[in-house]
Amino acid sequence: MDRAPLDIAVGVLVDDHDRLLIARRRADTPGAGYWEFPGGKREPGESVAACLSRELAEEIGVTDLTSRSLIRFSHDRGPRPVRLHVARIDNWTGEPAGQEGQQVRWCAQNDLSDVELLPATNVILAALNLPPLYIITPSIGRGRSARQSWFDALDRALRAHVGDGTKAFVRLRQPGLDDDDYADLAKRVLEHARRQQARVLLDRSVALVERLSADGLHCSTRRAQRMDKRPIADNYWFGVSTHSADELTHAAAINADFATLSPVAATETHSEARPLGWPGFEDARGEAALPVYALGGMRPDDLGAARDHYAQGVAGIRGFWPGS
Ligand SMILES: Nc1nc2c([nH]c(=O)n2[C@H]2C[C@H](O)[C@@H](COP(=O)(O)OP(=O)(O)OP(=O)(O)O)O2)c(=O)[nH]1
Repeated sequence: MDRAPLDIAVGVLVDDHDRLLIARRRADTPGAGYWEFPGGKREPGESVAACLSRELAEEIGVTDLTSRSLIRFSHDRGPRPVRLHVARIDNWTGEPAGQEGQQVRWCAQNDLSDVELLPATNVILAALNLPPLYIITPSIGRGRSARQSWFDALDRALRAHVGDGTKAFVRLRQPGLDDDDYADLAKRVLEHARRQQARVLLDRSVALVERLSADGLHCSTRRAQRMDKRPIADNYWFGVSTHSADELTHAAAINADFATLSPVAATETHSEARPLGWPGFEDARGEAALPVYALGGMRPDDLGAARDHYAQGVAGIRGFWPGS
């Protein structure tokens, strides 16, 4: 039996109330009864964009799509291996309706948990909700004025990096602090972040994330390698730092919501590591089933290049932190 993945174009229509259009798979198809985002198989010689336009016209009767690529990934959690090319669609012509007798409905993201979705839909939802920029904090100084300027820079970074209508996203990285000092700092950082509606991931214990109601956990690859499942509930974000295709595969296998992949370029933080370059990034990123941020020597204006190489966005310390 041929197990090469089928290329599938998938469209996530988002309306003015941030609801998503979902369609129910018909009784005569594999995965019958499950809900999915509209889309279908690419025909021989067809481009992904042409496939998306054709499938959405055929299935839900909409045309003139304004779309942006969200994520490309492979999985074999369904009836056969597929490579999904997922696009977000914010504008179209026509009122979406099932053209093939299938049920179609708008659903708020909070209500999706009540719906039986195709496996791997969580990957698409992560790509939809993760912002383009991931800020990693530099070390905080010891003196009072150093701390004050660190917090000033944090506030400015949070304000500056609210992009694409998504909230700023920060990892509190402080390898030099012991756990108590880290916890005290995390508490204050969360107070600042809440004012800006920013999201903060901590990199110590799950218990600390839960106790402070932070937004999630970020783990080193070494820590992730010791896990056989995600260490934190699905309602928190869970990210992993990776440096290779194998590490990404493991991060996806333990259901990480996203990963960073580094170093794309040379960095001061890890000057000994050999840069991947963009081709190396794309190669290692491959079709892993999770959104991946490009990290290492990145600046916010590398976002376009990152997206061209199938990244969710760019992450970094310098270049994302005012004054550094
Ligand atoms: N449309 C869609 N398909 C998905 C999603 N997630 C996912 O794993 N798939 C899988 C399920 C199927 O194996 C495959 C889509 O194939 P399909 O059979 O619906 O394609 P099609 O519309 O061209 O089908 P048909 O004309 O042959 O009935 O992709 C998703 O969110 N949307």
